[in-house]
Formats: sequence, C-alpha cells, structure tokens
Amino acid sequence: MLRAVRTLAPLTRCCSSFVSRMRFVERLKRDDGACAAALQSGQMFLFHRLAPLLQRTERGTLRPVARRTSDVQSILQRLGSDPALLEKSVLIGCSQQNQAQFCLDVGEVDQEVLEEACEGNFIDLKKSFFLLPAAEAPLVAKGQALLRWHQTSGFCSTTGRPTFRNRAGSQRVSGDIIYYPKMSPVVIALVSDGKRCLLGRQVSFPRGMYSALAGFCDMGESLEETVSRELAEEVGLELLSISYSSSQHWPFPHSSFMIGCHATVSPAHTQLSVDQSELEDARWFSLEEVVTALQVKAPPPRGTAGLWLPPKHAIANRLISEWAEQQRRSLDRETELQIPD
Ligand SMILES: NC(=O)C1=CN([C@@H]2O[C@H](COP(=O)(O)OP(=O)(O)OC[C@H]3O[C@@H](n4cnc5c(N)ncnc54)[C@H](O)[C@@H]3O)[C@@H](O)[C@H]2O)C=CC1
Ligand SMILES: [Mg+2]
Repeated sequence: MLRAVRTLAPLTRCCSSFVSRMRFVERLKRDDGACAAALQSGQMFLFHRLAPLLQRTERGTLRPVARRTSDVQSILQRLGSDPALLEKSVLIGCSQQNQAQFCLDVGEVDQEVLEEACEGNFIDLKKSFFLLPAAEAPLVAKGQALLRWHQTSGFCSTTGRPTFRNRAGSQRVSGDIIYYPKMSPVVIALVSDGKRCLLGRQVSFPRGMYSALAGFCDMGESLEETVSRELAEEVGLELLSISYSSSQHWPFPHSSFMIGCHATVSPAHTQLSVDQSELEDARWFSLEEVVTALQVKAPPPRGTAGLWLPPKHAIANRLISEWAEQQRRSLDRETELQIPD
C-alpha cells in the first residue's frame, strides 16, 4: 500500500508570491532576452571546478556567498578574465526578494586570487554540504548539479555534434534534439518490524554510521517495485507495506532524486540475510538506540562502538526521525490506555 503522509502547507502560506516567483523563473527559461536582462540585476553563486564559494560564520558553520552579477562582472574584469565567461552562468531560481539567482563555474580563473577578491573560499561540496544551513544547501547542490551537467553534456549522444544551451541553461539543443538535465531516481526506505527499525552500512560510510537502505530504480520499475527488490536483494526481506514520506535532490556522487519511504515487515519474518557485496552490515535497532543516536552530532571516537546516523540534511535522517517520533507517540498511546479512570 502506498500513501502520501506529507502535506504542502509551507508552500500554500505565501501562495501569491510563490506563484509569481515560479512563473518568473519559468519565463526566464523560455525567453533568452528576459533571462539576459534578469542576469544583469541578479544574484550570482560562484563555483570553482564545481566547489562552491562559501564564507565561514561565527558559529563555525558555512554560508554560500551570493554576489550581485555586476560585482562579479567587475571582479572578473579586474582579474583580466574573459567577459564572455558570464554567458556560461546558469539560472537556479528566484530569491524571496524576487531576484533571479544564477550560478557560474569560474574554474579557468586562479582560485586563490578569486577567493581573496570574493572574500570566501571554494570548498568541496562533499566537505561543506553538512555545514551549510538547511535552507541554502539545496540551492548550492542544485547549482553544482546543473554546472556538472553542462560540463558533461557538450555533445549529442546520437550524432556526436556539439550541443548548444539556452540563456537560462535549462536545456541543450543539437539540431532538433533537446536535452534536459538528468537525475537518477533512487528509493530510500526505513523498514520497521513494529518495534525496531532496520539500518545498514556500506564499506564507504564514515566509521559507525548506519543509514536507511537505498537503491537506484531500474528501468521500468515503480517505486514499490524498487523498494521491494532492493530490500530482497540487500537483506533478504519481504515487505508488508510501503508508504511515501518525502523526497530530496541528492548531489552525491551525481544527481539523484531520492524518494523516501517507510516500509514494514511482519515481526515473524525479520531474519536478515545480508548481501555482503552491497552492505558491510545491516541490523535491527531499538527505539532507545535510535533516539540516543539522533542526539550524536559527530562520529564516535575511534575504538568505540557508538551508532552514528546521517546528518539532518540527508533524507535518511528525516525518515529515522519520523519513525522515532511515530514510535514514541504509539508508546504514549499504549501508556494512556493502561491508566485506569
Ligand atoms: N540522502 C540520503 O539520506 C542517502 C542517500 N544515499 C544515496 O543513494 C544512492 C543509492 O544508494 P546505493 O545503496 O549506493 O544504491 P544501490 O543499492 O542501487 O547500489 C549501487 C550500485 O547500483 C548500480 N547502479 C544502478 N543504477 C545506477 C545509476 N543510475 N547510477 C549509479 N549506479 C547505479 C551500480 O552498480 C552501483 O554500484 C547513493 O548514491 C547514495 O549517495 C544513500 C543513503 C542515504
Ligand atoms: Mg543500496
């Protein structure tokens, strides 16, 4: 059974400005002239060889640097770089203040000189993603994903001829073939047996980290089929139910569209048979273990056996938190039922 458990309340609250911003962005994708004009008064997020330009905050976190396009233009001019570089910028959105937002990879310019001029540092997204504010991380990830797509889509895979982008960078065209940015659909499921939840770890995960199980969708599969297949393949389980929770764009290692689900198995069929070629380990964890691990902010010290969960920006964390909350509520209900009048 598949059912949606999330509502769209945050979007409907500021509906009129949300609608106008979305329509503005859509117009810029279709109208090269309007997009070129919006670029002149827009905001620019810079990248250097796909590493975003970031500033350190007093609290030890990082923030993306948004510069006015005109500022970026004068900095690039001062550094003697080609003014045509700005034409490679890609539209990524529209701010709450109705300013068009663009990103640009300035990988041809000297990194250190540019960092000094822009008062920030270009930091690998893998190292910086979890230190970015939750509200801004998706925009940076989107910028990197679009820039990477342009850098790797210069030629038509049918004819081998060059492809050419529109002004917004929302598509590339070669003859009558149009290419759009691509994401790979991935399902991620938090499986519960009613009392415990299933978490697994890959060899490549940081020490002590366990996560919900994930897998790429095969061609032709539905979401339910992918979740069922992945759980059968990776841990030998058959599912009773699947319910949709939420989704996210995930930049690592390339663009994935993560579709987050909760799933259940019968408490009578929880025996795991872990495919060691996919997972180093998979185990059932109690609510208590999960609640404790949700408080842990850094990897456990070397030599200790502490559980560490994916950070807040990751949809895995959201699924695990939702499960813990739901378990706590049902425990509370059980306790209430036991109290006599
Ligand atoms: N945001 C989050 O909370 C989490 C995100 N993830 C992401 O989910 C993704 C998938 O998880 P895995 O367990 O690794 O998937 P998986 O279980 O499907 O195994 C990966 C293997 O699938 C194959 N594969 C099939 N289609 C592919 C495609 N389109 N692109 C790349 N490989 C493909 C490759 O052989 C690859 O080695 C990973 O990229 C990981 O970064 C995983 C856990 C948490
Ligand atoms: Mg997997």
